[in-house]
Amino acid sequence: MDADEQEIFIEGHPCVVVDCVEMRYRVASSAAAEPDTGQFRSRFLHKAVSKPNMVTVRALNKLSLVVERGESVGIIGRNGSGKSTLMKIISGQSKPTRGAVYASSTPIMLGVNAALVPDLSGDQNVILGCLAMGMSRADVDEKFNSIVELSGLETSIHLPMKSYSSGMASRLRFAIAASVDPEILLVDEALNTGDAQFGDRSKRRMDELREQAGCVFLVSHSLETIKDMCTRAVWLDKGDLIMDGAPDVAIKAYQDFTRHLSKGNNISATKILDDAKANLVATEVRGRSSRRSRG
Ligand SMILES: Nc1ncnc2c1ncn2[C@@H]1O[C@H](COP(=O)(O)OP(=O)(O)OP(=O)(O)O)[C@@H](O)[C@H]1O
Repeated sequence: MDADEQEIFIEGHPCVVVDCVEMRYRVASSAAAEPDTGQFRSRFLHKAVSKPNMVTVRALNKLSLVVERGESVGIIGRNGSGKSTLMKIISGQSKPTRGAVYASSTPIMLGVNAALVPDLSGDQNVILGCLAMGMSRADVDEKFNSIVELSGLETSIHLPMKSYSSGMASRLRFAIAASVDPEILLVDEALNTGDAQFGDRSKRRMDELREQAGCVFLVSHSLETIKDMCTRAVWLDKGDLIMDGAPDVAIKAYQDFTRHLSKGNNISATKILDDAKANLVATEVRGRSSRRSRG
């Protein structure tokens, strides 16, 4: 540690600790692997067509966060900045390439957690999904009617799930996931594909869950929603943590950044990004304790 670094030990009751998480995806690219030059043109062309050029997408770069009980964390950033990737890692749906996530209980992602079976009917999937989330059979029986009601599927609940539209399927998943009262709640608004009527109903249930939860992560492109609902905002860009702090401060910086970008002022936009990064108090998790050090 440098002499001018400042260490802040985090006291309290963390719900979620994200420890130096990195996520890389290996994907096939249709771009040629090497430049197409002179006499080797046909050989390279053959190579590009016959063998996929594998590239690495850096979705998250060494990200650490400590989220305390009572916090509601909004995740903001441009498309492709790593927001959904972070949520999937926290919920346990994706395994990070490096690093780890520690949570005081199983985080529940609204809408996608339940692993359902397309050949089974909606009501059979309600039972399956609830049992998979750790409910007892008695709990399932007690909550069954309210889940079916929240899904709004009415008689379609008896049809096989493979016959559902994607909106109907996501309503069922939401209703199942929302039937538990999670301590750690994850909401990715990009997954909210229900119609207006379901939107109202799901928002009401989401509000209830948020009030009861120990901590909440919310991904939204609506900055107003983040301002209204969150006590803390995390700004991601190209997989990097840019800012972590009060929602109004982070949102203002992010809005300034996107305003400059949309006007084509890339240099001033980059300066805003660099300034924000320079002021970041990075979290570092060491051994059994977590601390923030100013680098
Ligand atoms: N399954 C995957 N395979 C390969 N690359 C992926 C995969 N999922 C995400 N990515 C890449 O990881 C990066 C981050 O994606 P992510 O979905 O986390 O962004 P996001 O901030 O949630 O974006 P948006 O606001 O558009 O929903 C992007 O470059 C994306 O292309």
